[in-house]
Amino acid sequence: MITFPNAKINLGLNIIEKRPDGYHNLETIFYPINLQDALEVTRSTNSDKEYNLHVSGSALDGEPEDNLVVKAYKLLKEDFPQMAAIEIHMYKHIPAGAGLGGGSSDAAYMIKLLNEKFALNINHAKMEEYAARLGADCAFFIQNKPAFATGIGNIFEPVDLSLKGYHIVLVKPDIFVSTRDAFAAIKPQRPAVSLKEVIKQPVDTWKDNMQNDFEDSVFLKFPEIAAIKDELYDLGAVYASMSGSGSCVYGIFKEPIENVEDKFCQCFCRQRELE
Ligand SMILES: C[C@@](CO)(OP(=O)(O)O)[C@H](O)COP(=O)(O)OP(=O)(O)OC[C@H]1O[C@@H](n2ccc(N)nc2=O)[C@H](O)[C@@H]1O
Ligand SMILES: Nc1ncnc2c1ncn2[C@@H]1O[C@H](COP(=O)(O)OP(=O)(O)O)[C@@H](O)[C@H]1O
Repeated sequence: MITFPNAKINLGLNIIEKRPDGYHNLETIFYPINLQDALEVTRSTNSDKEYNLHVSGSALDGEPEDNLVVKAYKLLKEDFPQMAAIEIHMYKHIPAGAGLGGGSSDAAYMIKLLNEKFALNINHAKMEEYAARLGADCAFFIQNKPAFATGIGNIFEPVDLSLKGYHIVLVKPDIFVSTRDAFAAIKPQRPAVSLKEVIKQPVDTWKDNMQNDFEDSVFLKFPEIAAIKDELYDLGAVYASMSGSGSCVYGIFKEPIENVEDKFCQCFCRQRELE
């Protein structure tokens, strides 16, 4: 059985307050985009091991045990020991550490895939509970629909928003931004206008009303990331922003951009029509 975990972007990201546990409450809109990994699970013919992980595509750091798909399998195995030994084949296309939620999506799709393959009969709410135990934003990918997220990015409310027909350009330079450091550099503040209101307005008004609070400090440290955002606006983006804590920057366009991958040839760059 094969499935295709997709990425997300953040439309606006407001860091609201620091919590006593050190984490931050935030507000953002998560929007799914059609940039995908591939994830296949087959039954193992040799069941000496509970699982084997085979990763191809872009390289991932860490041991198989660190991979979120393995963590998802182990989590479900605690409650569903009847699951047989498996081979996991993963093709990584979504860049890691980009703010595109690739690892979180793999984890959520693994839960959905195992549920179906082994007929575990887990409902959506329960799958969201499992996903949330693997990472704050993982549960978003169970429903995978545009959502207003609050809390630490783990409480979701569906929003009526479609960017169908727009084109998105994603550019990720080879720069690592530490999420922890990015949070530490921010002075939390509640925005004057809620993102829920901003996204009801036309996309070409977003530029003046919606921002990612990580940008100021990340752009100061890495001017190359700021330059990518400027370039996307120069190419005619109606809205451009860094996603999550970076380092991927996206631009939303009314028309496709010709040869855009050549323009950003030093970076991971992909263009998609939004659905
Ligand atoms: C800010 C978002 C928004 O989408 O960024 P991206 O991951 O998409 O870039 C996410 O919520 C990020 O979640 P995630 O990437 O899972 O962060 P974690 O690994 O859980 O946390 C890394 C570190 O960031 C800080 N942290 C994280 C989330 C949060 N709401 N408040 C925090 O202060 C903590 O110091 C934590 O130790
Ligand atoms: N299947 C996976 N895909 C990508 N990253 C993974 C995966 N499993 C674990 N990770 C770890 O999660 C982190 C990146 O998470 P990811 O969700 O891709 O990025 P981001 O938090 O920037 O959106 C990396 O530290 C990576 O080592």
